[in-house]
Amino acid sequence: MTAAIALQGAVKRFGDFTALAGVDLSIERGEFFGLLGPNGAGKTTLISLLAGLARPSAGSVRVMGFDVVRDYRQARRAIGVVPQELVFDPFFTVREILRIQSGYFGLTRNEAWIEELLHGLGLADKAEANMRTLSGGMKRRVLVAQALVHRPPVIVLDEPTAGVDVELRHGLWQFIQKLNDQGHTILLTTHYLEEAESLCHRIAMLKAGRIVALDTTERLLARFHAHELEVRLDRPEVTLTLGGVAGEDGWVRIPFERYADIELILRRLREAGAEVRELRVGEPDLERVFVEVMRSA
Ligand SMILES: Nc1ncnc2c1ncn2[C@@H]1O[C@H](COP(=O)(O)OP(=O)(O)OP(=O)(O)O)[C@@H](O)[C@H]1O
Repeated sequence: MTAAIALQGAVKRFGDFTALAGVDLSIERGEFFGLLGPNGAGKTTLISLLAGLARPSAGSVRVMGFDVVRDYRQARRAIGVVPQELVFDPFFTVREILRIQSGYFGLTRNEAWIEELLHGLGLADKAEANMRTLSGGMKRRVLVAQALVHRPPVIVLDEPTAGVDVELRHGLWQFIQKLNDQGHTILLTTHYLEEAESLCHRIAMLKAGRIVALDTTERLLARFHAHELEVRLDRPEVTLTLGGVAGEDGWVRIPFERYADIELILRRLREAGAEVRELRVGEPDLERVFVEVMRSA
């Protein structure tokens, strides 16, 4: 089956500057995929290529098999992008915005789906409100509804939860998760790594326009010593020989790969004459993996 998203040698240059330096990436239909990277890594540039807002300088970019340049219209219909920035015409109501957006796609009888979007995103009682009267979080919900108005099989969310409160985030993820369960492919960029960790099955990490890690979330967590044994000792200095890092909080963190290694670490501490005062196991954490990947790439 054709991939939902396929980039081959995708390059994007702005003058002398290379924002994407040859990206190969294939995202299957139905995946919940995370695209991570520090500021300026090229995430938004990659999304702009997918959405047909910018043209690749070299290589190819396809959405549901449609080339974003050659088959622009079909590719555009196959994707819904929730942009990072909140830009609206302030004089329209929420419902008008969604009707106008439907019109762009030639959809004249879209009321039932618009109604479902309004309800699903908690916007029903704001349907007739002017955009300028909505809070930032509410505006963001409208952006999501707008991206979904033509029921695209591929949904791209560019930092959708920046500046959004916990309750709304929760509701938004429930809604997106439901769409994913129904078969929609989701591509998410976020700086909230715990969000990516809990939602995304597979993750790509971008640095300076290149993919520097690409794997299932599970394998990324397992690969980079993501576990840590955290101990408080009477003599913290002894753990340094075990690769421990002393934090300012008095805890020393010792990385390990398998739970069976804990026994070995404790034996070494005992042999070194250090007494364990407190102990806890740090769970695998995507943030640590991210820092490690970015440092070594
Ligand atoms: N139109 C443009 N002209 C020149 N440079 C650009 C343009 N668009 C993006 N860039 C540059 O390309 C690089 C990648 O930007 P991009 O917005 O894709 O990063 P990002 O990974 O989305 O970052 P963030 O996490 O901050 O959103 C940046 O250095 C940016 O300054």
